[in-house]
Amino acid sequence: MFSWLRDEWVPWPWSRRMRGRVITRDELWQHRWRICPKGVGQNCWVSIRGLVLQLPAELFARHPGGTEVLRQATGGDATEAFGSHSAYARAWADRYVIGFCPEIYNQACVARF
Ligand code: HEM
Repeated sequence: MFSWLRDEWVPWPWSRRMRGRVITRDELWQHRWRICPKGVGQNCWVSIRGLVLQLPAELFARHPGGTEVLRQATGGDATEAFGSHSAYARAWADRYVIGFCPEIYNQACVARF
């Protein structure tokens, strides 16, 4: 799959599988931290390479980079911020994928090359 694409274009080359549904940029933005109805970690989403991740309370509690950076990233594209994360971090993040946002993918990956 995706063998004709450059590595940088592939949404999640290390992902075990693409899963979830297509999510719009607007819907992603609805899940930014400040309007999460139940507080931190209940329903916050972030996008990395177009994939949309739902960040659970467990991640906010245990993230080595702290909660503030995560909070600020919710509702939008964190491709660049996540870029230098380790394979361990990628495998960890992979558990939280709930869908894919083509708009963010096009902007964060394809449009850059
Ligand atoms: C989405 C799931 C995420 C997971 C599972 C995750 C996991 C981790 C892990 C394991 C580390 C330790 C260093 C490493 O192994 O790479 C780390 C460090 C860090 N993360 Fe994340 N991270 C996530 C998202 C983010 C986001 C969205 C941001 C910023 C917007 C961020 C910012 C940072 C920072 C600033 C550090 C500290 C780097 C350092 O030690 O110099 N992370 N993260």
